[in-house]
Amino acid sequence: MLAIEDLVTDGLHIDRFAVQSGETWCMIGGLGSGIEQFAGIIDGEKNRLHAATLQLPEKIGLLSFKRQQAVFEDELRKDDTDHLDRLDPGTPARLFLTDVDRHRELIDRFAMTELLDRGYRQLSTGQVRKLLLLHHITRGADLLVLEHPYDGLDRSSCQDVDQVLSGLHGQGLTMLLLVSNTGDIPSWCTHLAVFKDGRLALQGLRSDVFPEVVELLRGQSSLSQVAVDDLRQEAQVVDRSKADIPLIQLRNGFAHYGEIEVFSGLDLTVKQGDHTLITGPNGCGKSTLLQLIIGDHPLCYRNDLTLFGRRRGSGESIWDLKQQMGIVSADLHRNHRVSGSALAIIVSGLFDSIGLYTKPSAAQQRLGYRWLERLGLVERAAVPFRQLSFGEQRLILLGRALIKAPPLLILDEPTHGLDENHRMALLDFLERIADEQLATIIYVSHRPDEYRNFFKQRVQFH
Ligand SMILES: Nc1ncnc2c1ncn2[C@@H]1O[C@H](COP(=O)(O)OP(=O)(O)OP(=O)(O)O)[C@@H](O)[C@H]1O
Repeated sequence: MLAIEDLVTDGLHIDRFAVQSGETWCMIGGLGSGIEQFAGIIDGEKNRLHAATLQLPEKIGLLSFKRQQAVFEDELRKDDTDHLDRLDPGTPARLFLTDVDRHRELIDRFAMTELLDRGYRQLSTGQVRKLLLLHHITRGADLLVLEHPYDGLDRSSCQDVDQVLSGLHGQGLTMLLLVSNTGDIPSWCTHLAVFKDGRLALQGLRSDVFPEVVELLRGQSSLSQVAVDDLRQEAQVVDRSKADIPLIQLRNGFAHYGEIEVFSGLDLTVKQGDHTLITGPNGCGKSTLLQLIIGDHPLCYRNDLTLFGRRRGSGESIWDLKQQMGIVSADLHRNHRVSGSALAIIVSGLFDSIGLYTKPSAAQQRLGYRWLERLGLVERAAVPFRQLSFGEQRLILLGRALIKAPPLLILDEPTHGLDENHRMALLDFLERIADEQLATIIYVSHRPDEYRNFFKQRVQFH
């Protein structure tokens, strides 16, 4: 089915790896382990690749971040908004699927039936992930390769996906799951493999190798070493006299898309230090709420919304507001289609631009380097952002949000695509920011192990 021997490429070396028909492999690896290069090989990237044997099956269904970004960019190219009297919603979801009638039950199971006539751009992050997964399953493949299949999905969707994949395994479908969190290893996988330091460090039958897997994946992330003393010096001076003025006050908040209501009657007050966790199922309106707050949603002016003591729509400049917010979201990530280097993207956070269009001062460059150091990515400083792996890009965007040490951090599923070590290091780091009162944090996540005690309030959507 799949055979690799003596493979050498940038950042990955595999002596021997083979998958037999009907096997299901869960392959685990963190940032810089080589797992993303492996996904690239499956995707047909042959750059500077040498292999004694490289046999891949004809029909591969590959769900990867890179492919997902390619779909998004394809949708942008097809955007016809300029010629319509409304926003172009994008390709209807049903056109991504093969033989909808035959797969009704499956589509229903993924709670996607009612979304089939929505355009691609009208879907939430989790809904897009489910659609692309359905795309590959309904199309049929000899080998299904799924990169981080559970990322971005709510708990019940994770269970549904897990049961569906387990069922496909029962029917004899060969699968490779590429994950970076040990908690994402499904119970039904027959085989496990671990990538570490650019090599396939361990592989074998699940029952034989499982205990070694956890041990092998234990690691350190440089993010955890960031000195809070450093940050304290960099943090924007918080005006204590304004401590009682809420950073965010939304009264009777609402959002809708045309006739479709997302939420209404939502009250939210966030004062300094009110670190807020936002949770709820896919498509319930978490990102929409954050878009209202950061000014990326057209209804932000029609809502009774006050930010940093100023009512939205009262002549305030969005740039003054953005200067006080550090933002990471899927939307920001996919819209980073710019040519700048990793360093330039970090530094662009000081200017709130997507890409860097102003020559930074020497001090700003130095600060950018410091953030690269803190993220453990200093060697990647000159690499174009788009050539970094998805997880590295995420870390760079975190650096971009943090570089100006803003009073308000808005993080919408910031750990999407990160491995366990980096996820936990980021949460430790945020916890210290919270303890030291360096910023107020608003955080969206589907992962219960990220619901730390420093969150003072929780907005739970249903
Ligand atoms: N431009 C749009 N037009 C129409 N509907 C939209 C649009 N954008 C989002 N929606 C719908 O609004 C709802 C809320 O979307 P939102 O992205 O806020 O959900 P979410 O809670 O962040 O989901 P996820 O957990 O999947 O990220 C979803 O049902 C989505 O399909």
